[in-house]
Formats: sequence, C-alpha cells, structure tokens
Amino acid sequence: MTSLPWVRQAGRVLALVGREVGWWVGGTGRLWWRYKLRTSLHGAATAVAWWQDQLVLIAALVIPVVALATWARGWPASYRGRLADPLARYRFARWLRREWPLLMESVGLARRVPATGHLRRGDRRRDGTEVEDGPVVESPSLDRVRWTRGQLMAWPRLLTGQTVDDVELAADRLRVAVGARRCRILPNPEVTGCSIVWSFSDPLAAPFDATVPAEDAPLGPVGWVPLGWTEDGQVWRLSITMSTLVAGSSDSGKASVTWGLLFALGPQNRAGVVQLHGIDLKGGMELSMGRPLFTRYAQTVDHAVAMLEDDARNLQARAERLAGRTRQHVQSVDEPSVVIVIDELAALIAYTTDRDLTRRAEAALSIILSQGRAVGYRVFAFLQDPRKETVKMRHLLTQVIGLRLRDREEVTMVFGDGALRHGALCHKIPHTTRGVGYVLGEDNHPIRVRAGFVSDDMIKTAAARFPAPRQIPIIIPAEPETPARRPSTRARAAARTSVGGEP
Ligand SMILES: Nc1ncnc2c1ncn2[C@@H]1O[C@H](COP(=O)(O)OP(=O)(O)OP(=O)(O)O)[C@@H](O)[C@H]1O
Repeated sequence: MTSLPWVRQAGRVLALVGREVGWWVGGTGRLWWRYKLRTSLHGAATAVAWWQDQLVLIAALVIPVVALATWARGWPASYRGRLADPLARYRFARWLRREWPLLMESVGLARRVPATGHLRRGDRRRDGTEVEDGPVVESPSLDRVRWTRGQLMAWPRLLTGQTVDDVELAADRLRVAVGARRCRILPNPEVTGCSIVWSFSDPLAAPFDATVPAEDAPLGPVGWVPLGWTEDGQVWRLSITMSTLVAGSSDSGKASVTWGLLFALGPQNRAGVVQLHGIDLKGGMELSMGRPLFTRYAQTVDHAVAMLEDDARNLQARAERLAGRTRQHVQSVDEPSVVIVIDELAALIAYTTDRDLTRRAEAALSIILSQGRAVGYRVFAFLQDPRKETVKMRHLLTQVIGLRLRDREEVTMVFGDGALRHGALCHKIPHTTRGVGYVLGEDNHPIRVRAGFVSDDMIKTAAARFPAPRQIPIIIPAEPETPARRPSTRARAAARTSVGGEP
C-alpha cells in the first residue's frame, strides 16, 4: 500500500502531461485548421474574383457576338440596313479611294507623260514626287466619294485635255471594274467635269401600280403628269407641253405610259379644259376600254385621217384667233388643250396600203406637230418599230421615251446619235422589267424610269370617273365627185356608128 501515493503521483503527472500535450496538440491543430481555413477562404475568394474577371471578359466578348447573331437571324432586313450594308459601303468607298489611280489606269483614263520636261532627274515636282527616268502615269485625281440612295458617286478631277466624253467612253469599263450593274456619267452644268454614279442594284426592278386620281382630285399640274419613278428615287414627271414619241418593242409596256398619261389628265378631261382624241388602229384592243374618256375616237384609218385633218384645221383657226392677242395658249373650257393619243403610229403612216390616206395623214400630222405646241395641240404617238417610215416624223416629236428596243440601231433611230454613249441602253432592258425605259432629261442626258402597272379594272374606274363632257363624232367627208370624162373622138365615132347602124 506504500506504493500507492507514488502511483497516484505518477498518475497525476501523467494526467498533467497528457493534458498539456493534449492542449498543445489541440491548440496546434486548431491553429493549423484555422490557417487552412483562412488560406482556403482566401483561395476561394481569389478564385471567385478570377472567375469574375474571366466572366466579365467572356461576357464582353460573347454578348455582342450573340446579340449580333440574334439580330442578323431575327431581323435580317434591319441588320442589313443598319449595320452590314453601311459597313460594306464604308469599306467599298475606302477601297475605291485607295485603288483610284490603278482603276483610272486600267479603264484607260490615265496617261503616260515623259518624266522630265523642264525638270531634271532627281528634281522635285510641285506635288512632292521626285522626277525619275521613264514615263510617269498621270491620272485624274479623286475629289470626293459618297454613297447616295444606295449608289456610289465619285467626282474625278479631269486631267488637262480630257473631256466628259472621254469619261463617257470609259463608262462600261468603269462599270465592270467595280462590278456594278450600271455606271452613269453625269456632267456638270458647264460640261467641264462630271460625276460617276455606280448602281449595284436595280431600284426599278419591282413593279408598282399606277394611280387613278380620286373622284374629287384637283385638276393637277398643267405642264406635266406623274407617270412613275426614276432610278434616283424621284417621281417621273413627263412634260405634256411637247409632242412625244414612245417607242418600244411589242410587250415592252407601252400601255402603262399611255394609260398613266390618260389617268393623270382625267380630272382636267372631265372639267373640259383638256380634250383627249384617241386613235387605236389595232382594232381598238388598247384604247376602246377607256372610250368614255375620249372626246373623239377613231379605230379605222379613214376615221383617223378625218379626225387629224379636223384637228389640223381647228388648230390653224385657233392660231388665227389668238394671233396678235397672245403668243401662248392658256387652256380653258372654251379653248381646251387637245391631247392626241395615237396607238401604233406605224399603222397610220407606214402600214396602210392606201397611199392617198397615208399622204393625208402625214400632211395633217406634220401641221399638228409643227404648229400645235403654241396653240395647245400635242401628239403622243406610240410605236413598235422605229425602222419603218415612222422615223420621218421623229424630228417633229420633241420628247422621246424609249422602252425596251431590239438593238443599238433602234436606240440610235429613236434618240439620235450619241444616246448610246450617254447611257440610253434600251436594248439592254430585260423582258422581265416591262414599263422600264429611258427619257431624255433637260440636259439631254437619259434618265432611267419606270411607269406604273395599269390593270383593266383601273382603266374601267378611270373611264367611269373622268368621262369627257361630250363626244364629237368623226364625219368622213364625202368623196368629191369626179367630173365625167368627155368621150374620146374614137368612142364618139363608134357610138355614132352603132346608133346609125352604119359601118
Ligand atoms: N409598268 C408595268 N409594270 C409591270 N408590268 C407591266 C407594265 N406595263 C405592262 N406590263 C405588262 O406587260 C405586258 C405587256 O404590256 P403592254 O400591253 O403595255 O405592252 P405593249 O408594249 O403595249 O405591247 P404591244 O405593242 O404588243 O401592244 C402586259 O401583260 C402587262 O401586264
């Protein structure tokens, strides 16, 4: 039992040591864990921050791409119109500026000049370039480039000695060089410089409807009528103060010009300040549907000739009445403007076998065309084939519209020399774009236009809405009686013989 206190003492020491060791181990463990926890938390926080950075970066890169892709797929038209096309246009204009000298050289508008003149090799020119040996390429510089209504316009500064004609001759090469559908050269008013206009799509490709004026429409402008659109997005205003030739192959859409004109004149026709006289020698196929619009209407050659002769007489009588009072007729109910519409001019003056009728038609038409403008008589003649004798009248028809034509010769016959060079490419109008044509603008340069499509219902509506106040029948004058020819001496002798019974 004496050993018991020792054992107890040892037990106490062991307990103390154990507690100390336990405390120490436990404390270190806690520290360690605390340390681990702290570093882990720090690590996690760092990781979260890193990922946050990455996410911001990824979002900054991905969101615009996804947004653009969604825009392009969901609203392709708006995407193209607002972003893709403007960007492409900007890049194209930049390319043109950069490649301009090379472009001018490839289309033949640059020229080579001797490097030296009064300068010697190594001298500097005014533009800072150094004189070298060999010829130097000089090309028209580029003043400005701009996109307008989907067309690229460039203003070159011509070289000394170059003219607008030189640029016009290179128009097709300029077109192909930039891959455009069409290239036009527009001279400035003094014709000392020009702008080049490239079109990459056809603004007139889609057909559109003509408009029949409303029942209560005002009389409308006196000097012109709206017929459709020009390729520059302007309203095509056709002057009606001039006699006009509209030439186009069969199925080219001449009827849309005819009816567009008649619709626009409807309110004035109903009010009686304009009289419509119609000639349809294709058996009435074209104009007869709008018969109530016409004050006078002829469907056969003899009626047409009688009507034209009446018109020629009436206009001369009007000229006599107005002589000394005014030099320009003003339309009114008493003295209305007369618009004569001839569908198929060739049938009147080229295809008729009766030479006398042809001669009379030509004579009456020549009077109307040469004297009619000042007294308010105008002819709108429609023609399929400009090769026939019809072109005789061409110089008297001061305004010309060319729809689709067969070849370059026909274009030259209709518009005259130089029209092709100026860009009146009627022979290149596709069959699919009926109603498209060229008309000469005020500066004599062709403008591409399209007339609105006219349906039968529109014609019936216009005829019911704007009938002529009265219809004047055409009376064919009676044939003058030819005096009986005096029998010849031999015939008289024979008669005497037979009566008298003598040989
Ligand atoms: N402006 C237009 N837009 C779209 N289609 C048109 C237009 N004008 C005419 N057309 C269509 O073209 C076809 C021929 O038109 P139109 O009768 O005017 O030809 P045309 O030149 O008068 O022929 P023709 O001399 O043989 O009578 C018609 O079927 C018509 O529907």
